Amino acid sequence: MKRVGFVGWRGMVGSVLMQRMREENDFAEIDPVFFTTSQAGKPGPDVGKDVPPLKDAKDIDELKQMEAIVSCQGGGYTESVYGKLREAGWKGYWIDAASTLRMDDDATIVLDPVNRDVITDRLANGAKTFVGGNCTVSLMMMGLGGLFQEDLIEWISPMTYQAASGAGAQNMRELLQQMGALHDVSKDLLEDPASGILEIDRRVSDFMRSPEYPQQQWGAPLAGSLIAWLDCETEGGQSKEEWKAEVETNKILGRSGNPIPIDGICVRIGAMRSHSQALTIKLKKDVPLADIEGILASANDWAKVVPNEKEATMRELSPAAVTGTLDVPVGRLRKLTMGPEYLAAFTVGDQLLWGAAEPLRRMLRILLES
Ligand SMILES: NC(=O)C1=CN([C@@H]2O[C@H](COP(=O)(O)OP(=O)(O)OC[C@H]3O[C@@H](n4cnc5c(N)ncnc54)[C@H](OP(=O)(O)O)[C@@H]3O)[C@@H](O)[C@H]2O)C=CC1
Ligand SMILES: N[C@@H](CC(=O)OP(=O)(O)O)C(=O)O
Repeated sequence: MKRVGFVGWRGMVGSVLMQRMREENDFAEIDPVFFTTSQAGKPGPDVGKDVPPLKDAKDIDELKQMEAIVSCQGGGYTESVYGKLREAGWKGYWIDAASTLRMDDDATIVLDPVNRDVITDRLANGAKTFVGGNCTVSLMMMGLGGLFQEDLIEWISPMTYQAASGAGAQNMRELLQQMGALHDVSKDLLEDPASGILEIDRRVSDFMRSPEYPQQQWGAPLAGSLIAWLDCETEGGQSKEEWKAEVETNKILGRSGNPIPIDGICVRIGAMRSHSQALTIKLKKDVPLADIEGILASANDWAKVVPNEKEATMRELSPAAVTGTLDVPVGRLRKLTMGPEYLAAFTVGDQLLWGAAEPLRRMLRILLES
């Protein structure tokens, strides 16, 4: 397989994918063709080799020439193009970051350090559609990979602390604008050592509730506050982000019956691009903590156990420490007072790397090597 089309490569997820592919020299293995919905005819990106001018991402005949297509363009694009392409008889591999096709029977959710066996099996059965998982789900599974592998989990309740990047580039910008505006409004008081903290707090709080606070993208204050709802509502009162945890995890694991229950509350916080989650895990049996640490650390090359100590936690278990790396630290590991089967854990991961681009890059690699 040589001819690989890329759609959405200049967006946020797509740019991270391009960066990782350049770092890993992936372009040496393929003849890449770059598509766009808005810049057809312009020169393609610099990937270390000649590439043709950008092609129209809505042109089914051009797309049909590809042996594989990687899309980071978003769900709207997938909805408008994927069906037409298949109806036109295209039999190539479709690799997608958007959630649109994830739960389709024909689609496999890819996270190969966790479900390489499922991917191999699906490929052997002729599967052609591979979709990256929801970022929170993928990051939780990378961190807890060992416990899934050993089938030690009875249920999980994740409470998430999700970064701005999950909502897109404009939202990241607005988070910073909110931060700047909060500083601007309190600057004179902050510079005066004699000013009272309650006065500063009152001014900031009044400002956050005022129409001057920038919140066009978020619809609510995020900097200095949080938003306890992500994505749309579902009938049962779950947010759609919360709904994804159980259905996607079990699909990734290839479990058709007897799903592992996974449910919690998803919250947006003012981090830039790394998601965190606090996990309450009910184990199937009482496993000693040292064994759990060993199982987690040895499951894959990226899960890193952080000792449950204050200094190590502050240094290693935060979005500030993790962003831009492929590491998925897991810490705050301890048995909860509810009993020896109840485990607490806290994990952090870059939402644009393992949460979005990296599983797609690795799926392409698997195809190239198979
Ligand atoms: N953001 C995330 O964390 C995650 C996103 N996803 C999926 O990936 C999809 C894409 O997300 P994301 O990367 O955030 O989307 P972006 O909004 O950053 O990019 C999407 C497209 O917008 C077009 N675009 C228009 N103006 C610009 C500009 N100034 N700079 C760059 N691109 C521009 C580009 O298409 P064109 O060249 O055709 O104009 C680009 O491919 C999501 O819809 C979602 O389905 C999945 C997991 C996580
Ligand atoms: N919903 C995620 C980002 C995302 O794109 O998720 P999904 O790929 O499941 O639509 C967030 O806001 O953090």
